[in-house]
Amino acid sequence: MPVASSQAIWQLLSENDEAARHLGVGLAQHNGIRTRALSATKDFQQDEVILASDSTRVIRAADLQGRRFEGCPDDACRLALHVAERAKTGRDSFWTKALAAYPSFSEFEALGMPLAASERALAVLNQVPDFQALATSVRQTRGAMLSALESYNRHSTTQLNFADALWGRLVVDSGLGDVRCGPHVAPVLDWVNHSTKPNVRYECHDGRVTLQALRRIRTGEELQASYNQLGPMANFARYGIIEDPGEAKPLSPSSCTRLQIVSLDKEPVLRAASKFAQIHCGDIGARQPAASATATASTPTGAAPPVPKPEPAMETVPPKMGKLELSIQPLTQIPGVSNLLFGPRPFVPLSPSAWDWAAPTALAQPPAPLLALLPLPSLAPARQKRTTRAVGMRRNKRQASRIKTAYFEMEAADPQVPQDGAVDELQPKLPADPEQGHLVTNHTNHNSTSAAALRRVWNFQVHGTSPRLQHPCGVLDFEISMGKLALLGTGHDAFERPYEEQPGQWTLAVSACFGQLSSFEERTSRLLQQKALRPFLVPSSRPSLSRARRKSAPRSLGGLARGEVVVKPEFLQPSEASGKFRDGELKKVSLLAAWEERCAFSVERSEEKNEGEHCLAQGCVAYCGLWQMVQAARDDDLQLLLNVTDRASRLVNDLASERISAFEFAGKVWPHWATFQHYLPGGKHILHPDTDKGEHCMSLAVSFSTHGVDFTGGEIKIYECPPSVPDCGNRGRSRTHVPKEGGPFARKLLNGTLLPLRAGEWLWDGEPEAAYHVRQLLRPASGTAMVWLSETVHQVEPVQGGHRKSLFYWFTCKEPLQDAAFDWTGLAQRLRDPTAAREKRSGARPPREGQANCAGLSETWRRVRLRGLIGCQGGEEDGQGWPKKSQGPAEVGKLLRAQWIWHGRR
Ligand SMILES: C[S@@+](CC[C@H](N)C(=O)[O-])C[C@H]1O[C@@H](n2cnc3c(N)ncnc32)[C@H](O)[C@@H]1O
Ligand SMILES: O=C(O)CCC(=O)C(=O)O
Ligand SMILES: [Fe+2]
Repeated sequence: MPVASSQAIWQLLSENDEAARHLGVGLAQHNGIRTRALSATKDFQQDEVILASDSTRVIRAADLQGRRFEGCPDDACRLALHVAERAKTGRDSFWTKALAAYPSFSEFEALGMPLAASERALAVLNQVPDFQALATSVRQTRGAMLSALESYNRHSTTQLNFADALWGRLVVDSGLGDVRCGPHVAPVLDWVNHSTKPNVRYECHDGRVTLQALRRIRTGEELQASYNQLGPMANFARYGIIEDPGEAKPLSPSSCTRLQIVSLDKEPVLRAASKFAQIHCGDIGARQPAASATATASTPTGAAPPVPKPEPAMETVPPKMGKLELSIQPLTQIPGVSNLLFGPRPFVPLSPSAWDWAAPTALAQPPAPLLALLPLPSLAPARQKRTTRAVGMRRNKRQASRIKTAYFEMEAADPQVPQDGAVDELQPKLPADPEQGHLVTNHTNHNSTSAAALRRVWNFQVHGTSPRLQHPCGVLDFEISMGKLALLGTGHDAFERPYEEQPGQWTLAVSACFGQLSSFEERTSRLLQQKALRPFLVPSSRPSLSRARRKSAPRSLGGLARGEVVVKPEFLQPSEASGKFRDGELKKVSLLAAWEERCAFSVERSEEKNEGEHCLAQGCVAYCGLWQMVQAARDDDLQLLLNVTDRASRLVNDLASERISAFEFAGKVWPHWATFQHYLPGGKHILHPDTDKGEHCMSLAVSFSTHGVDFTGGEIKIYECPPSVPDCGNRGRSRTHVPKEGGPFARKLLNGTLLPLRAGEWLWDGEPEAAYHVRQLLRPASGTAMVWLSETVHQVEPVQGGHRKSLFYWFTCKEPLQDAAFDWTGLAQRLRDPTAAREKRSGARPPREGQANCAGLSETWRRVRLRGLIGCQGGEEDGQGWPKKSQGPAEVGKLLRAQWIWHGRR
């Protein structure tokens, strides 16, 4: 616990605050959890004010404004990002010290805070009925923080990573701002522990918070407040607190049994959940878990207790194929379905009587064209063999670590109708060799007498399937993604929940429990025949797997496929590669390479991009984002950036095709973001795809330096997916790492080989780098462009010597995500504006913009003319013709600083 840093803050406080002198800080035990606590260092009378908030020492959500917070759905998220931002950039001694006094991320983790739990722990909790909601809510919060962070990083010069943002959220959620009154963060007031028998209470008047004694408190007593009345489960979920059950409903027996097993787990949140069960399970929970009971009983005096065999934490089990059971029945009603949902998010509930799939109104105006839809065979009698396409399985982000189904193929075979009696035969059999991860069935021999509407039997191939949800039916649920069409429904809450996903992510789902396949098929076919949907149905051009096999080579679709790279050697004209841009932009970027001082906001210090202590300390890769490039650019730099962007857009659009499988491809991609990256020795980029942000579909790198001439090392490795993750690199997949301590760890490959893992090693989709095969090694050369699908897993090898420079573009599949920075209207204006050009040449400063002039400026134009922006706000000069830093919002100050340097060094 950060008691030492708490004491520092304490000192700071008590220098200014009389009341703080009467409080002490130390450690207390609550139900086995050791945590920091506040105590009284004098006696307090009932109702006496113990501490009052000082407005300068409170961060209120209401005060947080700015585009960078716009991705946040709520105040807690805004506060979290702001707290993380302050912790990273703060020079202010009070807040720097105060934030350092909150627990660090690993301390939160050690306290068993669910929000800090590992993915593995969440997966375990997700299997415990009473803790499923907790696991879902943690994933939801993290998901929300992740997307808010993405937006934050686009609009802020301070760049935060996910750990920063999550830490901020932990500070906010474990604090009590919203419990006291409106959402805020307040050091010290945030540090009172919880008790169902409190001795203090918070009072909140006019935004000022006081801590008051509920009764007489004696010197040395711990101060304890009652956080809220939400009950033990809610308090555990939010604070990791184990509260006495009181009136609370006991946990279900199945939760209790499952939680006993994890009592020895090294994951604090699992231990805490197990402890929670001990208190909340009555008889079942009161029994000591078998393992620990043995450990205690059999320990001879003086001998070391037997060390429980640690779970092979990182060993993942191949999908539970043994449980796969897919029931296909002839036309019947869908039993047990009480609520069928269909449509874009938010789903439009239809009553069972509306099952004729009348297109709900919500679908009349879909947000984007429907894409790559599965052309199911029609219900008309089909004599000839027809093949449907392979269907890409969309992964649900929150379910990322669980859904493994990748593709399956449906093939219409002989027009036979399965009979009731044939149901068993229709159950796909597991492959003899699970290594292949295939499930193959072939049923063509059913006599058809009735149910004439169904005229085909499908062959299925399921690659690497695992249950999507633990369903009450106990059988496999699986889902078929059909572009943007969704047929969902069980009426079962647990099943529906995962579909509250990304906008536009519609999923068609079926399970033996609710949507028997034939019925599902019929409904789908009928649906697809609706005229209203026709305009949105784009026949898939994915190659059928079986056709591909028959013809021994897949039909060429044009465009890039995952793992392929197109290299264009003379993408830049010689003058661009070595001329102005080099003198202009490159020189500036080189100047930025004097890291700390000059481009402090753009230097990456993560392990992701830096090798070794030295690089981690100073940052060996500078990322100069699009805005920075634009702001610092001279007219000719801008012209060049504009030309290159335009050329890059045309090239990637020529190469884009439906073979993009990470996101839906609507026939066009748009530039979403670009950075100029400068790698010094030790700079690298770990194995990754580029599908993590902004629905990236295509990636393009333009080199401004040559391997073997300007730098050594720094090759780009292009990978193939490992057999266990055939759609690696698709969105929704997760990156984790092997624990830094413990082990040894190993990953069992599908063929049974044990692959040793390094402590701390990154895993993508649960697989270490060694499970990925290198398909190509690219050596960048100046002027060359390289294009690949963003879902292609790649890596930049550590640079050994020299300077590696590349301009990198990410293209998105979604037009609304095109970054405003690529609206070049303002730039084009500036480039055409001879007055500005003259002023530049004569060294005169651009004129200050008046309010009226500013109103008409495009966002890009505003940013380019930063002085104009500040001028618009009527700022004062600092004596050298530049606006005073204190005037603009903080980020403007930072931009200004960056611009100062860039201009100043010319
Ligand atoms: C508002 S903070 C209290 C100050 C906290 N002890 C600290 O060091 O920052 C809430 C956090 O304190 C811990 N905590 C508070 N009351 C607790 C209790 N009764 N039992 C266990 N942990 C408690 C939990 O980790 C919780 O998330
Ligand atoms: O610098 C490069 O060539 C590749 C960079 C990259 O892959 C990335 O930033 O995503
Ligand atoms: Fe990349």
